[in-house]
Amino acid sequence: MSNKQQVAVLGGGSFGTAIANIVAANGHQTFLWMRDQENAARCQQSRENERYLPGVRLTEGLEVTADLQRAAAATDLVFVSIPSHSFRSVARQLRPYLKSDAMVVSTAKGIEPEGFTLMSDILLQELPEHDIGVLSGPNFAKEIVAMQHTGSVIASESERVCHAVQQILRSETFRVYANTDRGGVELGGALKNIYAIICGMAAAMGAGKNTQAMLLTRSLAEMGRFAGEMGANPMTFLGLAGVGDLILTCTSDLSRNYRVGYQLGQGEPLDAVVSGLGQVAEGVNTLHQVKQKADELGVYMPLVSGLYSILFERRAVADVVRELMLGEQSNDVEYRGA
Ligand SMILES: NC(=O)C1=CN([C@@H]2O[C@H](COP(=O)(O)OP(=O)(O)OC[C@H]3O[C@@H](n4cnc5c(N)ncnc54)[C@H](OP(=O)(O)O)[C@@H]3O)[C@@H](O)[C@H]2O)C=CC1
Ligand SMILES: O=C(CO)COP(=O)(O)O
Repeated sequence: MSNKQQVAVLGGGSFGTAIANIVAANGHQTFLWMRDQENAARCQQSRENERYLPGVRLTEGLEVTADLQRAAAATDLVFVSIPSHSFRSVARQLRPYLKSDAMVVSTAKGIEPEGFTLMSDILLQELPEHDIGVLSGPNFAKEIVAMQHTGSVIASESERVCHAVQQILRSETFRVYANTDRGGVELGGALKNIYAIICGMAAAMGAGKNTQAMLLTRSLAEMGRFAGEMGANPMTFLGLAGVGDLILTCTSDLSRNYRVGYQLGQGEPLDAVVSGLGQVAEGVNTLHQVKQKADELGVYMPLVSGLYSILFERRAVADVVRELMLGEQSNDVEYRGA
């Protein structure tokens, strides 16, 4: 692989813009594709993505375009930063333009409802001849562009993908670790959004640090249990894409999912909270999908069930909390390693 690559980032939201800015700052020829021609022209001209990352200057050399063919045609690596609800349709649009050895990496943290499909599995289905991967970790877009020191994970069975992503993104403020457990890394990123809603809700209701610590720890246990049933390596949850992203998202109001929970905890109705956000919060849909899958597989997920019953079955928070606290006594650590 030569030093300088051609890279496309699909999705002009906050995360796509942040990733494109890093890649361009590393001197790679970089395209940021967004669907709306007018927005693309405005961003390209003003050198700012005013709607999603206001006040952040786009790196010189980064080309913003609404022309997918132009963005993708000669590209070595494509990052797909499209929310899960539209991920497949964009992957499908991309297919005719990719050169045969192009690699494709998802950065989305959600699950497609049909068949409980992970984004990287959508890539395998839609782009079967390409090497694929997943980028995930404790990575607020706003902090990345503010040059906060950040760690992330590239997960792929392909060494070529891991190596390329590590080389293309590495900088003094952005460090990428590799993992072969693609499913585990991807589930970590999707599942933590559910627990961020719970933690935001608890914070709004005055929860103290004891409660926060218990919630975080039991969330991690629940995530690992579910992911283990899905074939992931529970040890992945001790890494950046597991406990790392869980801590980040569950403790900060920079998280949209945490903010959704916080507003719910203040008594606002779910529909109003979600429509007022103006950005994607994947956790609400993920909750539906994980609850259904956990029921199907018989996985014990009391926090997921509790949140689901509050949001969709109109159960009172106090009743759910009481039930969780007085439930059958159980053990602290259930996973004891290989
Ligand atoms: N923001 C963050 O800090 C992080 C986000 N992520 C994940 O990255 C993914 C993207 O999130 P993020 O960038 O924050 O989302 P945003 O809500 O900031 O932006 C979503 C972007 O996707 C575009 N989009 C939506 N549907 C389509 C479509 N059908 N075709 C083309 N473009 C479309 C929107 O375009 P338009 O404006 O035209 O509607 C918008 O540019 C999510 O899964 C999220 O969980 C991961 C790590 C960190
Ligand atoms: O995934 C994220 C940080 O790692 C962003 O979280 P939100 O989608 O909740 O804002």
